Amino acid sequence: MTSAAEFHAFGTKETFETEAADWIEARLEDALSRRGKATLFCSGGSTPGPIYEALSGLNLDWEHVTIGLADERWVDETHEASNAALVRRTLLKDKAEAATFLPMKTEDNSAFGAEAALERTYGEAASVIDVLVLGMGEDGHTLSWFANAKGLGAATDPGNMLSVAAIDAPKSKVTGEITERMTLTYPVVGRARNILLLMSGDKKKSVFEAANPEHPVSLMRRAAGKALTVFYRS
Ligand SMILES: O=C(O)[C@H](O)[C@@H](O)[C@H](O)[C@H](O)COP(=O)(O)O
Repeated sequence: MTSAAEFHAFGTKETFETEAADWIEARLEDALSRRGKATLFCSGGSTPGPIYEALSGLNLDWEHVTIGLADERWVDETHEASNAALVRRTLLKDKAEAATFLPMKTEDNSAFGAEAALERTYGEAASVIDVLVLGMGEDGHTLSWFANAKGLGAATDPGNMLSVAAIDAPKSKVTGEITERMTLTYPVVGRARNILLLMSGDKKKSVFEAANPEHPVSLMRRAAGKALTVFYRS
């Protein structure tokens, strides 16, 4: 049974983005005041960019914030599909430039076999994430948990001891040319303190609500539990 997530609907792109940045800021400030440090893990896609831009100018104690990725297409940062490049372009500038950034892409040609090396940096940082920002595709994928993907079983295994898992998704309009990815695993999502799922468009809302229990977004909801908040705009 997936728990009922907190669901906020917004009428305009502007309020959606402003409220999302405020939501993230409040939880990072709470983590910083309680523990003197905070972790923010970001998704790629087209939705979060303006929200990252808004965060970058905030007066947070960024020196004590570690920024990671929820997932990454297995490409170098020079590639237009790179999530690391998106985060560097939109978030790691202005005041937020002082934050520590942990990219996912390693020198390995394939994500498969790179998990153990990446675990050396991601294992500690992703042990308990303060704020995890997720999106969802119209196919119902979130993180890089794509239905029928190679590696999805390990990525969504509640008993996976690793924080990261390699994925090779079935090629689709959503994946584009880059089907090989790295993603955070189910236990990492399960330990995250605050998860914000950003969803735009009615199609995504109906996919989210109708997803069967074994669909990737339902698996995420099960892992996230009460830590999940959904921000939706039509
Ligand atoms: O690497 C990725 O593609 C993202 O992390 C992915 O999970 C994204 O969140 C969804 O595809 C939604 O993307 P939009 O924001 O474009 O709807």
